[in-house]
Amino acid sequence: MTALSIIQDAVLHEANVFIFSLLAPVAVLVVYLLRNELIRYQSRIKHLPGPTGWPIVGNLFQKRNQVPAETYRQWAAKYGPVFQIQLGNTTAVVVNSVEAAKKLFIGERHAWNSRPTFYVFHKKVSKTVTSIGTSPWDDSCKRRRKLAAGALNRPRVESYSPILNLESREFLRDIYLASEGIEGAIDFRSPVRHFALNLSLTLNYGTRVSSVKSLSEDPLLAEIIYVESEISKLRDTSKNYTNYIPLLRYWEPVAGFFRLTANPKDHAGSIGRRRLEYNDVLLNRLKDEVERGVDRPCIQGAVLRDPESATLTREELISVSLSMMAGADSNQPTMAWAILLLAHRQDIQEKAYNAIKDASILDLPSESYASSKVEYIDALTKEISRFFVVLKLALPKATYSDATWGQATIPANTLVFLNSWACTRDTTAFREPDVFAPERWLPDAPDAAAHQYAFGIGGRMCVASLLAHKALYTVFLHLIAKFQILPADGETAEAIDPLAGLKGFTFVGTPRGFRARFVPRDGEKLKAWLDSPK
Ligand code: HEM
Repeated sequence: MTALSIIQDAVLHEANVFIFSLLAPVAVLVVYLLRNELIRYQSRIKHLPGPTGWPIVGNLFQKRNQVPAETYRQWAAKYGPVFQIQLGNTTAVVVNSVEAAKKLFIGERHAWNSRPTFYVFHKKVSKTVTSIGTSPWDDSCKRRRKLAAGALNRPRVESYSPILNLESREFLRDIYLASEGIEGAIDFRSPVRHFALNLSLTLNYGTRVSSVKSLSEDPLLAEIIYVESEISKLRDTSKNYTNYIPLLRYWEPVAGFFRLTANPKDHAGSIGRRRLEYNDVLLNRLKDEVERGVDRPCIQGAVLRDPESATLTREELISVSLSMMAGADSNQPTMAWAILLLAHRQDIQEKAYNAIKDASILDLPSESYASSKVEYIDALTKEISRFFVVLKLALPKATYSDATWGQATIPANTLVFLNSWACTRDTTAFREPDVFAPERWLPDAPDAAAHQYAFGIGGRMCVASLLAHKALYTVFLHLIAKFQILPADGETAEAIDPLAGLKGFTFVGTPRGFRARFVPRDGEKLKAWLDSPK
């Protein structure tokens, strides 16, 4: 063998190694993807229609220019009220009509009563403790839900009236102070956040935040706001693609190593831990107050005093706390939509104000507002929740056992979306559903007995729907009684379009608009009333 041929062999060998090291990962990837497509194909539910999606991602990125709930509503016209989609590797069933929702979630409640587990939320954020709304159905979930429901039943909600009145007045004070000396519109997000957070804190732990300022200055509160907003992002089922595309899970450590991601390492895990820590601080504070008999009436206090709570583990008690705090997430956008709606619809605002006047509410002290019943304000509150339905796909549900729809058998633990948005637009339940009409909810009106869908339906419906409705009623009553609300300069009616007015396509539907002008109806007298609300 000559020296030349030895060199040639060596070069050839190096070239082969080089080509192989390039081709091998590509071949592995191709095999992985082919196998993955087979798995995706096999996981489709037989005899259930649904759109075909793209390879790897399925229906995840179809129609990216609108919220998924609206896409599903449109697809229902083609595939029927109940159809399947594929979000990456996850097969999901979407329920889009009032008739189907009632049949499945009420008629066959047992089979449709669970919640799914997600990779991001359950394996990273909440490994040890999950809130009620993110817990699959089992004995523990049943106990926690029963306890929470007991603390939120009608008599208990009635007993929270003084809290609702106080927080509504404080909301007005925040608006008044923010508007002082300002001619035009103000940013109403901080007062809304203050209201929602105070409501959650007072109702849950009997503690509250004294001023908007302390939202940013008090370290514990700043922590709660930050952690809860991150939790909301990590829970978002329309994002967090790692939930659906397992391949992305291999990418995460690589991205972390090369610092290609904005979030610090183990961000999700650390947010989960921080959530438990702040809840622990609040719960321990309350336990101490309960033992000393100086606690204020609150949900966690009621839970702690309930003999059944002794049967709950520490994790279960924390789970109930987490569930209560999560409610603030839905209150805020509902209030924001309401303010914008009132600003742009002076006709409705005037009707609401006249109804308040006719019910002689203006002569009553603020303390009696929450217990009052002004039918038009009650109807307005229901219509705001229906029309803007902030959780358009409710909270993700799952089948508890095998379930059926027509010829199809839907296996246990299948992800299910209740398309509340589509149900609120279902003409079999609502006349002219795209029209904002509080009148539909007035006693004896044709839609008065319709189910509202803003709080979901069935065995996993919002446990706090009575409370949330009453809180919104009380704050709207105070707001309309004391302020005239006008739109921000240059803002068009698009701001109150439930789809076009959305800020992004996140799971919790928040409006893009956040400014309005608030004019006290009684001028300077409002200040005196706020200090002495008789
Ligand atoms: C405007 C305010 C609110 C809206 C629109 C809302 C809406 C919802 C919806 C749509 C669900 C899922 C229902 C389903 O799957 O069928 C839900 C569940 C839940 N909500 Fe609310 N909610 C609000 C306020 C609250 C508040 C203030 C609390 C706590 C004090 C709360 C506690 C819960 C809990 C614990 C669940 C889980 C129930 C379960 O999985 O069994 N919500 N809520």
